[in-house]
Amino acid sequence: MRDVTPRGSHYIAGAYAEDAGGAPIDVIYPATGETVAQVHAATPEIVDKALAAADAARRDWAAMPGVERGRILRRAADLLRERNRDLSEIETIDTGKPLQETLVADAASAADALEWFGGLAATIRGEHVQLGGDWAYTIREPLGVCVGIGAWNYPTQIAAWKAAPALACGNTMVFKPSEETPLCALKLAEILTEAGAPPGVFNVVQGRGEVGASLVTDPRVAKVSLTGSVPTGQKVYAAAAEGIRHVTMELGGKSPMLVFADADIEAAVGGAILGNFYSSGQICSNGTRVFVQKGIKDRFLARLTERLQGIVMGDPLNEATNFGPLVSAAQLDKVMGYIAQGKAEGARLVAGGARVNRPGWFVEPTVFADVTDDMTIARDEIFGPVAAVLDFETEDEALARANATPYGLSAGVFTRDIDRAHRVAGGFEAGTCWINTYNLTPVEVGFGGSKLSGVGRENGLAAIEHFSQLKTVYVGTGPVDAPY
Ligand SMILES: NC(=O)c1ccc[n+]([C@@H]2O[C@H](COP(=O)([O-])OP(=O)(O)OC[C@H]3O[C@@H](n4cnc5c(N)ncnc54)[C@H](O)[C@@H]3O)[C@@H](O)[C@H]2O)c1
Repeated sequence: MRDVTPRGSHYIAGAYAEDAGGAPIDVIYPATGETVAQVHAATPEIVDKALAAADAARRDWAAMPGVERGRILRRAADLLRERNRDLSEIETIDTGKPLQETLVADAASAADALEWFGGLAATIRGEHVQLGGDWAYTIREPLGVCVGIGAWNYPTQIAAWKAAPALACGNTMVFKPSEETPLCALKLAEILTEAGAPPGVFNVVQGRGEVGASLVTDPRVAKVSLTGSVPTGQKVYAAAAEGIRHVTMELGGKSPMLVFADADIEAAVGGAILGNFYSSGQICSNGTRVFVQKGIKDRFLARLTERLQGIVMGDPLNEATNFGPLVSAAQLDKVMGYIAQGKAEGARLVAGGARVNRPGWFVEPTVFADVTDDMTIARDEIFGPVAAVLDFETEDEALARANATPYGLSAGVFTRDIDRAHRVAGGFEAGTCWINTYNLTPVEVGFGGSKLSGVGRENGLAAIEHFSQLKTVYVGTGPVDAPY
C-alpha cells in the first residue's frame, strides 16, 4: 500500500505543524485492520497556534473582495478535480469506503462545494431600504473565526462543505477531523494554500473529543459547525451557548422511506439500496426504516434480496469492489450488537446478519422484515448496513409512524401518485425529503435536519446565512427630533 503518512499532524498558517507531545492516534485501514500511519492529537499549544493563525488572518481575508476570495476557492476546486484519484485513494484508506464510491462522491463533492460557493462569494450583499427621506442599508458580514468539527464517514466532503461557505463569506476556520479519519482534511488545507488562500485562512488540528471541546469554548471563536452524533451535538451546542456562539449542527437520524403499492418497485428497491448499503450504511441521512405498503411486501423483499447478490465485497482499493468494511472495530461491535438485538426482539432476518470471515471490519448487508415500531432496530441510529422493513396499510398511518421519532434529518417517498408524493413530502417532519429517489445531496440545495437531527443548513444559499450576520445601518438625513 502507498505511504499516506502526512508531513505533519496539523496544518497551521499555511504549513504542516507537529507536536510529538500530543497523544498518538493510529490511522487504521479498515479493510485489513493494519495501522498505516500515525498522527498526534493537538496539544493546547497547537490549538492555540491554530486559533491565533485563524484570528490573525480573518480581517484581511474578510476585507478581500468577494470576487478574489471566490477565485481562490474555484482554483482549489480545480486542483481537487485534477487530483481526484490520489485524493480518493487517501479517502478510501482513511475510511474503508470503496474506491468506486470515493472516486465520485468525495473530492468531487468537495470540488462542487468550493466551485459553487466560490462563484457565490462575489454576490454576497445587503440591501438598500428607502425610509422616506432617510434610508437604511444592510451589510452581510462574516462572523470571524469558525470552528468545524467532522465525523468520519465523509471526511473530505464534510471539511469542504464547511470550509467553502465559511471562506466564501470571509470567515477563517479551524477544522478538527474525526480521530478515525485524520488524513483528508490535511489535503484540503494543502490545496487551499496552493490555490492562494493566505496563511491561517483554513487550519486543521487533530484530536479526539477533548480537543474539539477546547476549540468550542475559546473566546476567539464566533461559530461552531459540527457534523456528528446527537449526544455530541447536545454537548457542543450547550458549550457554544455559553458564549452565544452561532452553531450549525448536522447530526444523526433514523429516517423513513415510504414505498407505496403504486411505486415503481425497481426504483424503490434502488432507493433502499442507496439509502441503506452505500458506504456500508454509514450515512447520516439513510432511510433505514423502510415502510412498505401491504400488497407489495413480498415482491419488494424478493427483489431487494435478489439485487443484494450484486454486491462485490473485497479490497476497497480494487475498483471492482462496491461494498467495503465499517470504519472501525468499535463500529463493527456496535452494528453486530444491533443485529443481535433485532434477532432477539423477533424481527425476521431475510438477508445477511453476520460478520464476514475475512480481515477488517466487514458486515454483510443485512435486511430485517416484519419489524415493528417499538423494536430497537427501528428506533436507534445503527450507522451500518442494516435495513429494517416495516409494513403499513394507509397513507395517514405511514406518515404518522414515519414522524414518530425524535430525529428529523431526512425522509423519502416512492409513489406514482403525484398528489400523494407532494402531500407526503409536505407532511414529513424532516429537513431533506426525496420523491422517487434517495440520498441525493447536490450543493445547490440546503441540507440539514429538524428536531434532534440538527439546526442550521449546509449547502445552498441557506449556508450563506449560517456563516454570516447582518449589520443594519440607518442613515438620518434631517434634523434629529429629540423630545427635550
Ligand atoms: N447530518 C449530517 O450531515 C451528518 C453527516 C455525517 C455523519 N453524521 C452523524 O455523525 C455520527 C457518526 O459520526 P461520529 O461517530 O464521528 O460522531 P461523534 O459524535 O462521535 O463525533 C463527531 C466529532 O465530534 C468530536 N467530538 C466528540 N465529543 C466532542 C465534544 N465534547 N466537543 C467537541 N467535539 C467533540 C469527535 O472527535 C468527532 O470529530 C452519526 O450520528 C451520523 O448520523 C451526520
